[in-house]
Amino acid sequence: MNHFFKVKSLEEVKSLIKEFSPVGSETIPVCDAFSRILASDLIAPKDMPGFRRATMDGYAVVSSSTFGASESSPAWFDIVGTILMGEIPDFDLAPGQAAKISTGGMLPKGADSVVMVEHTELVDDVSVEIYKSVAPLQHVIDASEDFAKQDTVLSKGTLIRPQEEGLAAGLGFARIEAYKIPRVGIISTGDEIIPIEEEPAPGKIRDINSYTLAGFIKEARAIPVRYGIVKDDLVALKAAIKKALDETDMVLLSGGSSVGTRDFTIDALSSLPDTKILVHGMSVSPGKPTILAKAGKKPVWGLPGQVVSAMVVLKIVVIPFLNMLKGLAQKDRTIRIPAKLTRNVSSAQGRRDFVRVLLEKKDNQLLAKPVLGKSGLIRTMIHADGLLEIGDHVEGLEKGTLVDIILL
Ligand SMILES: Nc1nc2c(c(=O)[nH]1)N[C@H]1C(S)=C(S)[C@@H](COP(=O)(O)OP(=O)(O)OC[C@H]3O[C@@H](n4cnc5c(N)ncnc54)[C@H](O)[C@@H]3O)O[C@H]1N2
Ligand code: MOO
Repeated sequence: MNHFFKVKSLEEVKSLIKEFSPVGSETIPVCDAFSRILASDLIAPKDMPGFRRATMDGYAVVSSSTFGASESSPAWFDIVGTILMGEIPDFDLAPGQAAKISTGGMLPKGADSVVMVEHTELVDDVSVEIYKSVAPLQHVIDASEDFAKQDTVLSKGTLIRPQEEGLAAGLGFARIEAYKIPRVGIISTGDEIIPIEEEPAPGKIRDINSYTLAGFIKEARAIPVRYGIVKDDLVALKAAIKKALDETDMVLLSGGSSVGTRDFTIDALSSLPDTKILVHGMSVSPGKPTILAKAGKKPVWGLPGQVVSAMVVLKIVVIPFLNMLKGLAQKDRTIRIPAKLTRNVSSAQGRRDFVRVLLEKKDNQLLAKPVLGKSGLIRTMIHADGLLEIGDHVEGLEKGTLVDIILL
């Protein structure tokens, strides 16, 4: 049965993210936390660093005793001790007294700043001259300056970069709660598609989409699971989708998403139990014949077969859904950089266009050169560094326009 497209805008499709929920969570060692998503808030159990700490080598002092000190009129201080690294000083400091301290050392009680050794001159073993005044807390990190006890230092949904991993480690969290890494099933469809190991007979082509889609899924730090190639056969397609749904958190099909007599994706999905078609057609080019279904609680995508269209739809629409499944609070992490368009580009009203562009630097200016060619030509993606998004109500863009490019 053929169903004609009832196109939805890109925003309407993206708004369907709310139909789905993140995968479950698990406890993992903090050393494996890089690139994972935090599944519960991280609360500081103590102040960080927890003590007043020198950031320069020199002398711990009471800052008010240094006021007015200068090259011509140095202030005189009594040296009352040396602070050992990692030890609590066993003396307090009064105005007019100084203690030798190294970077990272703990200031004694009473001291509120450190004078750099370069701004001092040792008079003898017990006295030092100071040539520069210091302000309160100068050259020190205070006890709760990084984070205070009970602060929410990282919120649920945060992407753990090296700095977040370091913070969790610094606070003593040996294990953290992270969302599981979603598994994404990938199925290529079409009687003309053959495995890459085979020599294509006339009319056949090797499977490209399984590889490009898996690459983008890996780039998004999820796990691709390839289910190979399925012929244009309703029964075989249904079986493959069911298996992928049992074993993964989201399924991607490519090919057969249009309205031709051999396009079975919509029929296969419609006949699955507990499955609702949410999208069949999107006002995006390339990528119009996109399908989104909700099978049980899981998203299933029917991506256009054309190699470029499948990649563009994955990058623009599927990745924000994947980010939600991953538990990421910030679903859209698309990086855009400004560049100047090198030629006029036309676009249809009522449709969101994504134009492949090559980026080139000339006279300190980044130029965006449209890469022309059909959506079945993978070379247009090979030569492209980014995508230029043209709004639904824009008829085209003129040469010289400053545009934002989505990096590929
Ligand atoms: N009457 C209409 N026909 C088409 C429309 C339309 O609006 N009305 N839209 C066109 C657009 S746009 C696209 S894109 C394609 C998408 O169609 P399908 O998703 O059904 O994809 P197929 O027909 O199966 O394949 C299209 C093309 O891509 C090749 N392909 C498929 N899978 C792979 C793969 N894994 N690796 C490499 N290449 C693949 C396939 O051989 C075809 O050449 O529909 C238009 N038609
Ligand atoms: O819009 Mo179709 O998705 O290539 O060319």
